[in-house]
Amino acid sequence: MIQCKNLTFGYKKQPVYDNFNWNLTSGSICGLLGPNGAGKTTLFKILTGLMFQRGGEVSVLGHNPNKREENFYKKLTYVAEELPCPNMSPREYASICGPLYPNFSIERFEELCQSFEVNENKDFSNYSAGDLRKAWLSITLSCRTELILLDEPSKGLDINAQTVLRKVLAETAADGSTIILSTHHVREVEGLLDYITIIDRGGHLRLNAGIENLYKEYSLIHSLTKEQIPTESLAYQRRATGWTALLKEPSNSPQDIPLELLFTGLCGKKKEVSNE
Ligand SMILES: Nc1ncnc2c1ncn2[C@@H]1O[C@H](COP(=O)(O)OP(=O)(O)OP(=O)(O)O)[C@@H](O)[C@H]1O
Repeated sequence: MIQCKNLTFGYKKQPVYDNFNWNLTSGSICGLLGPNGAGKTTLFKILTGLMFQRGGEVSVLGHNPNKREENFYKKLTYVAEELPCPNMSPREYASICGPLYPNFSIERFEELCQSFEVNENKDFSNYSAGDLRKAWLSITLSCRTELILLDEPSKGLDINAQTVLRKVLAETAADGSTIILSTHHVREVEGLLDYITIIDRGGHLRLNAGIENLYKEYSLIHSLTKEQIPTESLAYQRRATGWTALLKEPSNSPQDIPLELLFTGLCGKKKEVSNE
């Protein structure tokens, strides 16, 4: 679905990717996780053909994004972190641009606006930041493209809207789209993802795996006292029953590895996961 081979990219004085290799072959909701400045937005811009890499090859749905082919853009939609405000309402925008996508459904658009409780007839410029994101998410998800890229989709959403977002993303994936969403708020996507890519600062790929396979490389030990936490553990967290530690060792049987422990273990500056 997506291949980056020796991808190299940098802004003027800021290298971001240096021979970055990434393959995404499966997954219906993939989390692109990484700390601030790791390069998630930059990667989305390269994958969508908005920016060109300096070196290496990128393939998305069998297309070279640099070619910006019409057929490519029928298969892909993208909600950027920074959202535009065209001079019209989301309904007008959806009526004009939606039909460019073969699977667009105006009924689904209306349903999504209802789920998010957003009025689709207001001018874009009159929305609050959260409602603006809900409007763009409703437009984008109703296009039902093969691939949907969402940069920080929960940014500015209140708790209720975050719950709705999780529900509609699961529905969209069940309907056949592959979704890649970026975030550094790992707790918000726990339980939603079936694939996870973690990129650290400097564009280093720390993990690229299906959630169901994590236990083959990582394991947890529970109910420890603080003194019992093994020194080789990657991260640890206080739980009601004592401390839980994450180890880079295969588990004997399937285990649910909490994303926050994994994220801290692979990218954190400290090993302890805060419960705040
Ligand atoms: N237009 C730009 N000009 C120069 N440097 C930039 C520009 N955009 C991003 N950068 C730098 O490139 C690096 C990667 O930025 P990017 O926005 O891709 O990271 P990110 O993982 O999306 O971060 P965040 O989680 O904060 O959104 C950062 O060091 C950032 O400062």
